[in-house]
Amino acid sequence: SSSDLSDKCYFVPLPSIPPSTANRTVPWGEPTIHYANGTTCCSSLDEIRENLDTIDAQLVKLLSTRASYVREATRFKSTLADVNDPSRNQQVIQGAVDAAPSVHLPQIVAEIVYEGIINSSVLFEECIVSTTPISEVICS
Ligand SMILES: C=C(O[C@@H]1C=C(C(=O)O)C=C[C@H]1O)C(=O)O
Repeated sequence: SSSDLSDKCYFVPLPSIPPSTANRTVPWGEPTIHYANGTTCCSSLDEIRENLDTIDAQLVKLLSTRASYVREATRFKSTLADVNDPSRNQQVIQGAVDAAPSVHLPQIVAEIVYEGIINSSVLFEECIVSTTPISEVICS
């Protein structure tokens, strides 16, 4: 049912959309982004992608700052086995999932993005803690 799909996509009710026929007339529905100045977005896929590019540039900067602290964490780990902390990983992922509804972030996005952030961070730390010469190159 559509409520099952809503659960999967968002974990909260979504506005109703046209039936998933193969040929919806586009753009269907009304713009869903409302700016404070009373205007709305978006009226083209290009306009949407410009906004996504701006946000992605911000995310990359934030990920870089996060990675610098992840690198720092290795200074407090003496062996490769100390790097991965599954209970802390779960705490971080659950924290993101729990915070998601309050900022209207779909919980499935929070969960999967955070799994990716944690998995890549653990690999990055393992790369740093490994003492092979190549790690000098590929962890930087
Ligand atoms: C950064 C750490 O190392 C790993 C990476 C984590 C992260 O990216 O948040 C969390 C736990 C560890 O698996 C840490 O121990 O806090």
